[in-house]
Amino acid sequence: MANQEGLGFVTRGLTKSYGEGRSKVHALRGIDLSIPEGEIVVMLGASGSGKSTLLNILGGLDRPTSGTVHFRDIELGALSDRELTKFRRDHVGFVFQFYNLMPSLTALENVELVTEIADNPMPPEKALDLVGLTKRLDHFPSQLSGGEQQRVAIARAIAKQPDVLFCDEPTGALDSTTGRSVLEVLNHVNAELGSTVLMVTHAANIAGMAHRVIRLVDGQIGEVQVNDVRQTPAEIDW
Ligand SMILES: Nc1ncnc2c1ncn2[C@@H]1O[C@H](COP(=O)(O)OP(=O)(O)OP(=O)(O)O)[C@@H](O)[C@H]1O
Repeated sequence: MANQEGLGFVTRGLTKSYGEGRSKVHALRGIDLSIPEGEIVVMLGASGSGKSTLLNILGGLDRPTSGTVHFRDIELGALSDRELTKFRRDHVGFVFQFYNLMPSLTALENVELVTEIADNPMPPEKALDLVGLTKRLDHFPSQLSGGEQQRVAIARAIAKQPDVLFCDEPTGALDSTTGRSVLEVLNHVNAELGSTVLMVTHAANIAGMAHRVIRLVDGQIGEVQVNDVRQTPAEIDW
């Protein structure tokens, strides 16, 4: 069954277990969630509560043990591995805590790695412009600050114009000023491209900039909060 108009992800009864027998871990224990398109969604929760597991399943990097995930009219569980790879290529971008850039390539070349194989990419220069790095195109990662490297990683993720941008602790390795500039970029990408931004973080203060905040407790949804008034990254207390 396709999702209602305007809904990006819908999950029903999602569970994920790792291992067997006495060492079995129930990472997700029945997640029912609806995520509208175009929102910034922040996922909070204690260490081990299942945030990364949920993000990886929504992003098609991993499969649930039971339950369903729809993205629009696509049921991810019905896709073969090959189709799941295509789903990731066509619809999602990923940004991780440690930027995973190719050290031997410049900022521009790191972004080109993606634009060369994407169906409908923006020019790599535009992606780097959107993250404020027009003057750093020819720099190698070792010549860039942590925040700048993360912005290259974001440029790489958005260059293929994904419907959803998944970010796992995108500011985890950054000081507050640099972290804030990365959040500004994510805000900008959400506003300019309309991409849904799904962000996992330990930093509860970041929740202020989200449209929607999902709190995970021990593999279950503890609370979903919708923010009528959102903070700008500049207003967030660190
Ligand atoms: N590949 C795996 N094999 C076994 N257990 C795993 C695996 N991945 C995650 N887990 C377990 O599943 C639970 C949820 O992990 P997950 O990484 O999703 O939590 P998290 O909320 O993202 O934690 P953190 O904030 O520390 O990154 C944890 O108990 C973790 O130890």
